[in-house]
Amino acid sequence: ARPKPQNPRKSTVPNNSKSSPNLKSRPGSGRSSLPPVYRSGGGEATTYTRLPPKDDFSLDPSLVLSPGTSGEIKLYESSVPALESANKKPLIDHSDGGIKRNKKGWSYIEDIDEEDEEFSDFDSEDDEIVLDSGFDGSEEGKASSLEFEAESDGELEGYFDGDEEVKEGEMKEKGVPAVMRCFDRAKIYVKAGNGGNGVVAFRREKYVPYGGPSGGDGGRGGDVYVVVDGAMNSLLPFRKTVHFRAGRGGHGQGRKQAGAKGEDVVVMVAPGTVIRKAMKGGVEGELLLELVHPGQRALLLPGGRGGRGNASFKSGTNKVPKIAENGEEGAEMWLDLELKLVADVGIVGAPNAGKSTLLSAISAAQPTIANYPFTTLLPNLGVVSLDYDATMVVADLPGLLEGAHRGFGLGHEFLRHTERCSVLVHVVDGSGQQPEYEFDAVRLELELFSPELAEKPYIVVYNKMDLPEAYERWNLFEEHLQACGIHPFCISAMNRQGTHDVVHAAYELLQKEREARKKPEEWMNAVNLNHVADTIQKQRRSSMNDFEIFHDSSSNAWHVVGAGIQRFVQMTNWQYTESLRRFQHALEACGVNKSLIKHGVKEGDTVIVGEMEMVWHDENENIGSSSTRKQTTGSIKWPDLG
Ligand SMILES: Nc1nc2c(ncn2[C@@H]2O[C@H](COP(=O)(O)OP(=O)(O)OP(=O)(O)O)[C@@H](O)[C@H]2O)c(=O)[nH]1
Ligand SMILES: [Mg+2]
Repeated sequence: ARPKPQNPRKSTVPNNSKSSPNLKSRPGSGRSSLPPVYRSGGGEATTYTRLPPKDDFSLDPSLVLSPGTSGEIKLYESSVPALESANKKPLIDHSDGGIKRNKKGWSYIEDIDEEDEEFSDFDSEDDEIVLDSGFDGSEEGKASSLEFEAESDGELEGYFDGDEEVKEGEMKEKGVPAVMRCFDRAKIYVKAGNGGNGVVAFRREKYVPYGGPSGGDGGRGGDVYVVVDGAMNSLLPFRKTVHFRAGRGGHGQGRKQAGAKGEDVVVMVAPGTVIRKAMKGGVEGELLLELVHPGQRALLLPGGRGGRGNASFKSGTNKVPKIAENGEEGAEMWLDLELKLVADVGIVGAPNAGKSTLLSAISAAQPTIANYPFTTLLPNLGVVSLDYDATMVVADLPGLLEGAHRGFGLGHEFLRHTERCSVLVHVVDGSGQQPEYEFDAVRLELELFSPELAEKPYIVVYNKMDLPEAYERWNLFEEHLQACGIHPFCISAMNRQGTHDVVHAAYELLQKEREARKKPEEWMNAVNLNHVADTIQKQRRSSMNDFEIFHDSSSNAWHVVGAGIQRFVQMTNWQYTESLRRFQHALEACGVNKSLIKHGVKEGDTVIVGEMEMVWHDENENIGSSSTRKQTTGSIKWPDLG
């Protein structure tokens, strides 16, 4: 039972009696140090190696399995050009839609290339700080205060670059300023800490000749939390910081000392943030969390369990176990964050209608007011108090143009924010050429964007009554609306005339809505915020007997897929020969071998479990084996240590 030099793709040792897959290597493919070749005491052919992450090898199975190429995928080689180009991205000043981009940071936008990101996860760690309380003493303490890596070329997905196909005849949409694109959307990567490894150690003490096994367990990896920070009102901070990694658990040590728990990482989000799994292939990811109330705290990803040290493997039959486990890998995920305002009342209307002026008249908010369209890019919030305990949050939203539902003007950007408002205040510019036409056009936009929005109760406010042209057209406008059963208000937001009535009318509508909605809100509070982590934990505890077998006839590869068994592979530390025996036993016991035979596996076929690739060897009839082969049907489950 000792390491041998690597001997790729050859199982030189004649197989013993067991019908079992034997392991072959795929040199150069490992992202961590490759376990060398081992030979078990029983003489089973044994060359181990780890595969690159599934995504990588599934890209090109021919590379992996065709004999001519010797199945090499050198991750570091393939990723070099990608990384280089990523690093060489020019960080120059140039403007985009009026917003200056600068070197320092957050207004620099590039499309994220997820592939690059993932490569850089393990290939270029230079510019990142990862919490790691692992073995490496030099790292300890250093990183403790720096939780997140500073993303030097903070990239973000250009969600609304306006480069969608524009049909002929249609006006090409102008790019939306970067600030708008990113204040309410973000794409981030979260990873829980890996568990620390268990170790093999034996007690050594004077006068204790046979000190027992004393290798301690690894510590748990750090968790990833999401916390609602009431002081945040945008997702802009995520332009700088995209990766959030919790610390890895400390490795176990001698004298049964367990490793320390990895440091947690906390992702702060603004109230009203909706978290989804990242979009894939244009399809919106699964909704994970809606975080509304400041102070809400959700455990998103639980850290990996620490691997057991050899002290934990001691049993009646094996008093000197030379085996320890790797720590379990922490879960990882790409997430799409979206901020939806939690305003009660949204002020909508065409650009330059006086929405911001109205907000500043009725609340203490001081939004920018200017005589040109699209002054407001980000919604402004103001608290309007009518009375001691009667308040409402009012949002002044960016202007709405005809065609907004197709992305004209600030388009969808704006409309999304209205989704959470209970009541809308529709401001019409009385000084415009045809106020009633403007009113109809904006209403139509709302309806086209979402019928749900159009159904929200609203009041209509005719603004700029202090101007003669507006004053003149008021009667016509009022008649036009009354014909549709709407009773508009007329105000001069600038002079604060008539705004009082508007506030009261809006509040009344809001009260009605609040009453009607009471129940759903209670329901929201009852939602288990930790359900994502719970699901992950549940998967982790899934039985090893739950697996499926897929056959890829082109490469003659058998994929054994199952959370339990894959986790087993991941946590197996192939450094120790006993690990191999344990693994073979596990395959036998949980029925993988049997089921492979049933499906017709043949000599020389490839069997893939998790990151492990093996070669199947048929039972050698000459060696009497039937007696030694157990027909186990029992289930192997992970002990519930987590
Ligand atoms: N005379 C007069 N001017 C007004 C009134 N309300 C707003 N304005 C002017 O109209 C212009 C636009 O006002 P804003 O409040 O910035 O309009 P807005 O609807 O927020 O515009 P965007 O944010 O660009 O969509 C400014 O020059 C205001 O001074 C009013 O009641 N009377
Ligand atoms: Mg404005």
